[in-house]
Amino acid sequence: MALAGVRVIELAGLAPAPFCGMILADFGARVIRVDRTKVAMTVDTQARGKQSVALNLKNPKGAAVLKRLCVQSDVVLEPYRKGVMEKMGLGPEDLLKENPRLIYTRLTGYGQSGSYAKAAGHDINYLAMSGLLSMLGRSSEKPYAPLNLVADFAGGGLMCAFGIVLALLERNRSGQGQIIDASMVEGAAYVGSFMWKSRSLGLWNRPRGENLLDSGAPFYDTYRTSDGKYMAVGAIEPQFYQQLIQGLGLYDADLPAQMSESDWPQLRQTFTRVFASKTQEEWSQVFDGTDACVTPVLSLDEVLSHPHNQARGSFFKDSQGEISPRPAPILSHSPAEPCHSRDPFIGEHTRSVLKEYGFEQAQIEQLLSAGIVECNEAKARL
Ligand SMILES: C[C@H](CCC[C@@H](C)[C@H]1CC[C@H]2[C@@H]3[C@H](O)C[C@@H]4C[C@H](O)CC[C@]4(C)[C@H]3C[C@H](O)[C@]12C)C(=O)SCCNC(=O)CCNC(=O)[C@H](O)C(C)(C)COP(=O)(O)OP(=O)(O)OC[C@H]1O[C@@H](n2cnc3c(N)ncnc32)[C@H](O)[C@@H]1OP(=O)(O)O
Repeated sequence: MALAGVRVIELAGLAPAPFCGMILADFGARVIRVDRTKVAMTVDTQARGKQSVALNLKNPKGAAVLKRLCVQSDVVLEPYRKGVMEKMGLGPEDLLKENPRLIYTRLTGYGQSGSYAKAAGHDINYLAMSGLLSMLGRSSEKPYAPLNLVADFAGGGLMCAFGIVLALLERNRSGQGQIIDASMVEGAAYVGSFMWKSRSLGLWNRPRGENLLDSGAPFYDTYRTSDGKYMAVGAIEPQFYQQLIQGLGLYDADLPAQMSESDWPQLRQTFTRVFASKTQEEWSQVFDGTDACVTPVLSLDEVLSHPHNQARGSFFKDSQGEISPRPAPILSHSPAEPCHSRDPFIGEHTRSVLKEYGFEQAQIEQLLSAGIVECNEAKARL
């Protein structure tokens, strides 16, 4: 796999850093998640392919253990508020001094500088600060965040993984590690570059929810079917729009012009009425094999059995029966191989990882009996 041989130490976080770690693991990196001690259950749902070491970083001996792990690793990924790592003597200066090849990755909401750097926040706050949230929502309604997809995952975890891969590439040339300051505000904004750069086209001249791509246009929206499901319509270009009209059994001559914005509400009413006359399955049969850009809105449980997804193996069931998306994109020579076994228990690999990183048996026992590290091998065997 592309990242085989890359060793990553991921400090346990909420959502974006775990996703970043999972991407790296899916593509072959060895990812060791450092969990807190005295915690029974992890909230990391993005733990695929990782190992877990439970370590009390508040104890200087615990911090020393982490330092030792980082000396022998390529990447450390930390998701804490600015200053937390420095307080424990684990800031970039401390770690890069010991391992100048280390890629020290800081994934935060607001970045390492600026007046918000130390403030708590979540996806919705970062999205708001990026400018993008102001554009998301239906006409005459308040802004809506699309789950926590944009800042946490696209602008956060994914962008951070991209930064790590870039830093690894650069290290091949320079031999040097570096610090990555990944801000979710900036990552989200960057993902949304199109919004800024397409303003000159007039794409966003109308109020929120009344533009071409924000559910303003009736030919770029979802419609309820007679069985309470939905179809997604994205028929923008005239030749595709014609196929939509044809599939709906409508006649162009009876309808207003596609791009007549003042007629969009009336056109939407017509589409709404027609879509409500058949089931999702029936509409899929009408539109499958056409270029009308009409697809069923599938639930998370339905994606696995859709023939297209099935043909490509786009989703898979792991050993626990859980459906997940296959890692993307597909690399022809070195595709990702997502781990199919269950996620690690907290501290399941403490003993084995410490041994592998050169700790003597007696040292490990001392750390265990002092409660600086915890091991949950027994739970894993049950
Ligand atoms: C919208 C998303 C978040 C969604 C996540 C949800 C899915 C989950 C959130 C809460 C979960 C529920 C909850 O836990 C209760 C139940 C628990 C049960 O087990 C399961 C069910 C639950 C209902 C559970 C269900 C779900 O899992 C949840 C609902 C996001 O937007 S995530 C993005 C958040 N933002 C960032 O990541 C930006 C960067 N980080 C920060 O700004 C801050 O970390 C943050 C997130 C604001 C948190 O601030 P906090 O004050 O808590 O922490 P920090 O200031 O960063 O300091 C960390 C302290 O922890 C110490 N520490 C760390 N590791 C160790 C260690 N190994 N040993 C010892 N100590 C450690 C560190 O020293 C810091 O200590 P100090 O504060 O003393 O300096």
